[in-house]
Amino acid sequence: MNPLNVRSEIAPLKKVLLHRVGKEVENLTPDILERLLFDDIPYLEIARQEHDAFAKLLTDKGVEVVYLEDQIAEVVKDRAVRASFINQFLDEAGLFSPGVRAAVKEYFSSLDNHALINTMMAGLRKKDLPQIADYSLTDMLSSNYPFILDPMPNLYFTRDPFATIGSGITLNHMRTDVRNRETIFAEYIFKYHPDYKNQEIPLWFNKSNTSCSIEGGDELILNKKVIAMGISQRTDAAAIEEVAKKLLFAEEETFERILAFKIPAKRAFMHLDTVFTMVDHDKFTIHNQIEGQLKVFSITKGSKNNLKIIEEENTLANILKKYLGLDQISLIKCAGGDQIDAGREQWNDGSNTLAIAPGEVVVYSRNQVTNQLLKENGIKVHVIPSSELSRGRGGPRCMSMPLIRKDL
Ligand SMILES: NC(=O)NCCC[C@H](N)C(=O)O
Repeated sequence: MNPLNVRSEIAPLKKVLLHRVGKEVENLTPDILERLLFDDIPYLEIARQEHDAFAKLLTDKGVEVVYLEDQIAEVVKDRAVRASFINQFLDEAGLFSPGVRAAVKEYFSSLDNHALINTMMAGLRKKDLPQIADYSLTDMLSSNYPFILDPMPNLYFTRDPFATIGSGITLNHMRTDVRNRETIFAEYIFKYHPDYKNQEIPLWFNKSNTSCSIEGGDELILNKKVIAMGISQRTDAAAIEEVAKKLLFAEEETFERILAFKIPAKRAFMHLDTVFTMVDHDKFTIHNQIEGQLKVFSITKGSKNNLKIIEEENTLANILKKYLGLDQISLIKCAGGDQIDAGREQWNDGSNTLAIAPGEVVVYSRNQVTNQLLKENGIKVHVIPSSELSRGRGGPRCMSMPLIRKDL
């Protein structure tokens, strides 16, 4: 069986990748919050309880939950792979000072595989390696910055560093250096994990060959033929063209069209899935502030190896009806479009739902106005606690990467 299969946003979810929030969030301080893309510091103990509730809900619904940290710990059991993984990780962390690098490697060699991965994710404080000052004058004079390796607090948003499309993935180049190291985990898992290593997973986008950016929150699979992608604060139009050139021409794939949605490039709307998700065959959540400003481009195969790109001159509802073959669709506005409630609930990911089956979604408890509206629209709503997880600015869709969904 194919180890990856995602051809829908809403088809019954079978297998999903999560990361249980870890010590990385305890390495956040006010000085580095903004650069690390957080707006506040989650309380780890509660964040973990909330995350465990999310995972339990999924397993209770029959979804196989696998954890990023376990998958990569399995990969680094091979000593040669472990060594090359550590080298690439340190390169991408910009750790080139020979003395410090040697000390970090020595420290890493004393850790078992799970401890190694947890440390890489959590970040390494200077005071964890007191002997470093002995190595060189440069190292001794380095700044007061407290970390040798920055924490990676965004890892629990497994949606973004790679994204499953069909039986392949986009291995993403993230907009910020802060999140770019996250993609190394996916790179090694799909190359070396026993579930994937003999499978030749197609890469619809490869971060190594390009400088343009794309993040998984901008990749939505509307059905087996149509994909929606956000041109956003995080994803470049050029990256979408790169995906289109591979995916639409792949003989073994079903996809025929990419609808590129140009959304405003601002933090609150960082990815398309913060303002628009699919909740049923004919129902979507939307934040009303994007509707008026939205431009939609349709990308299909053109002649020879070229793409055909046209700007759609219609409302979003009509564009979706046309390409999804529907007579009617509902756009369910975040908090009904009320200026204050919608502003607050979109900020806390009210539009960011994870569908686990058609018409059945996981949402954050705090977005009560939107959740009520979803119910009134006939959607089955599974609520998870959300006081701490939401401080990272991502919701249930951002916190999950589907690996297998049933075909509809
Ligand atoms: N798909 C998503 O919208 N993911 C949420 C990512 C939040 C994270 N703090 C970030 O700014 O990248």
